[in-house]
Amino acid sequence: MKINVVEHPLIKHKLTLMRRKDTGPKEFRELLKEITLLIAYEATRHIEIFETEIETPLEKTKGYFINDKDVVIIPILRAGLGMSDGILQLLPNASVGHIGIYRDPKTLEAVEYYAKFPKITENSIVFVLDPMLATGVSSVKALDILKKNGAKNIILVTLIASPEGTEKINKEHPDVIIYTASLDQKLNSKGYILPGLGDAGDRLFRTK
Ligand SMILES: O=P(O)(O)OC[C@H]1O[C@H](OP(=O)(O)OP(=O)(O)O)[C@H](O)[C@@H]1O
Ligand SMILES: O=c1cc[nH]c(=O)[nH]1
Ligand SMILES: [Mg+2]
Repeated sequence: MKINVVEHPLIKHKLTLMRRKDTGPKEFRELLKEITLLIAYEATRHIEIFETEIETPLEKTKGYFINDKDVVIIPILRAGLGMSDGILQLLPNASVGHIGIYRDPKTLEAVEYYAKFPKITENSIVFVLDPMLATGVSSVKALDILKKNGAKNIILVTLIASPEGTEKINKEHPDVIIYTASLDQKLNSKGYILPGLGDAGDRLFRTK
């Protein structure tokens, strides 16, 4: 199974707070943003840097800047929206597109209802954001759509992944690199991740 689990005491601590059923929407949103920033620290090691010359108060020296102009951030609505501010804090010049997908609760099929992207080229590095990788149908659909629109270098950033969802991505999109804060145990009969944190979208937006 190919997946990068970002191991860090801060991430473990914050994810534990998020999993607790008594954590309210304000704290949940703040924690999701903070953990995304911490995962993104690792996931952004794939972006390009270029050399430049600068002057310190003492002398000229070589420096490095990131090329975040070729970065495209794609949150999967709704829950992925809670991750975009965290990554944009690190990559302020990235462009942002949106894909709206929900998982039909009865059939567990992914239903697309919105897609709007900035220009995506073969040089773009595309970060797809969704806190939950459960059965994997939603992420696979988003990756299919992005590849049809020209994406070649894709990194999927999740908060919690299941073994089943990870296998599905590895099989259907083996070129996609996955970063997560946790690889959880399994799915329940309704396709929810165990132990997980429940329905991320509902907890973010207080819709249940
Ligand atoms: O891996 P999967 O089995 O596809 O499940 C994961 C998807 O389910 C959730 O979205 P949901 O359908 O609840 O939509 P929402 O974000 O609007 O709440 C979650 O945010 C993922 O997009
Ligand atoms: O555990 C899960 C599975 C799908 N979507 C969620 O928000 N949580
Ligand atoms: Mg939801």
